[in-house]
Amino acid sequence: MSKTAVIIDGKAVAEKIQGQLRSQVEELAQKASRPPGLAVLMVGDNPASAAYVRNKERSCGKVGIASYGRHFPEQTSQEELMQAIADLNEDDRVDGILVQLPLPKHLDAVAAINHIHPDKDVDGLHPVNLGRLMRGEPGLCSCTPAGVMALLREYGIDPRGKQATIVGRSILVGKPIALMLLAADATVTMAHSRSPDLGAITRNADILVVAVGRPELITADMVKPGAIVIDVGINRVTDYEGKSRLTGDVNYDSAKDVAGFITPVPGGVGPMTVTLLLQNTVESYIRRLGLE
Ligand SMILES: NC(=O)C1=CN([C@@H]2O[C@H](COP(=O)(O)OP(=O)(O)OC[C@H]3O[C@@H](n4cnc5c(N)ncnc54)[C@H](OP(=O)(O)O)[C@@H]3O)[C@@H](O)[C@H]2O)C=CC1
Ligand SMILES: Nc1nc(=O)c2c([nH]1)NC[C@@H]1CN(c3ccc(C(=O)N[C@@H](CCC(=O)O)C(=O)O)cc3)C=[N+]21
Repeated sequence: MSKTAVIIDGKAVAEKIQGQLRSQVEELAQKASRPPGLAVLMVGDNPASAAYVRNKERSCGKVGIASYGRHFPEQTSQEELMQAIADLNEDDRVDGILVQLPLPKHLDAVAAINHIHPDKDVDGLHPVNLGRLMRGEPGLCSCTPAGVMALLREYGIDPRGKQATIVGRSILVGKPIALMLLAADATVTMAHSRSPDLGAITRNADILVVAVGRPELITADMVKPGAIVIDVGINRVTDYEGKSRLTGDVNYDSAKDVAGFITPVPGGVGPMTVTLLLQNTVESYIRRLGLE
């Protein structure tokens, strides 16, 4: 008889942290001249991005963060985008700036991110913040990786001494998660599209983090019994009835009977990403207004 994994309820943890942020913001508002402010810049009409941006703005409203988002048409030039970032860098009401990725092909995302003031870079993607993460210095951390660490902490999972394997090596997710798990004393392995025999690598993992973007790439036979499985992937797929649904990078239905802990999609890592964005914005607000 197989035992089912503990389901890591990211939605519940996210709601709990958002509740705490809301009280914190309410309290701080009494000694501050203004609420915290976040600006999400979106270019073009990618429907998935539009949905995330709406979700972020709704969550801001719930915790008392003001939104100064701007939506640009697809044909926006690099100069216009850079000018908008420069304006937000100077805008005292704004504590956090995020450029929603991916940008349309004609735009240079790296140049845009590098233009954000590091102290307002609530996505943690500016080279200064990535450098701080690398060196173990305090700074703004990328939201999804920080959200994964917060989930592990909430479930009493200490990475120390554990074998942690991350599949995917992007700057947004895979690499910063590896650095955070390393800082938490895990033994870290990274796999990617050039790793032969992925299953042999993932089967060693006590903590398996998957951030690839391939629906159900990881099957039950690739999971070590009792492992902690964190599925970062979000893929929109159409099932055999023609209905659209979200699925992760892990075959959840089979992996849950092998794993010790597992995150569902939706309701796992996604809600934590948004929550850590709000947390980073509040942190930046506190630092910028000297409210500590
Ligand atoms: N839950 C959340 O909050 C978030 C979810 N996401 C989701 O996470 C997923 C990953 O996002 P992101 O990191 O930005 O994606 P990227 O496309 O930037 O990176 C994907 C990584 O997966 C690797 N890869 C691709 N195919 C394979 C394969 N067959 N086997 C092993 N590795 C492979 C790539 O390897 P290589 O480097 O060799 O090309 C690359 O390192 C997506 O589904 C995205 O939607 C992203 C951000 C937040
Ligand atoms: N600069 C930048 N920073 C990002 O952090 C960033 C980005 N660009 N581009 C796209 C990815 C993706 N991403 C998600 C955010 C929230 C959910 C989320 O809330 N998901 C919910 C539900 C989603 C739904 O139902 O549609 C869930 O998984 O339960 C998912 C994915 C942030 N990203």
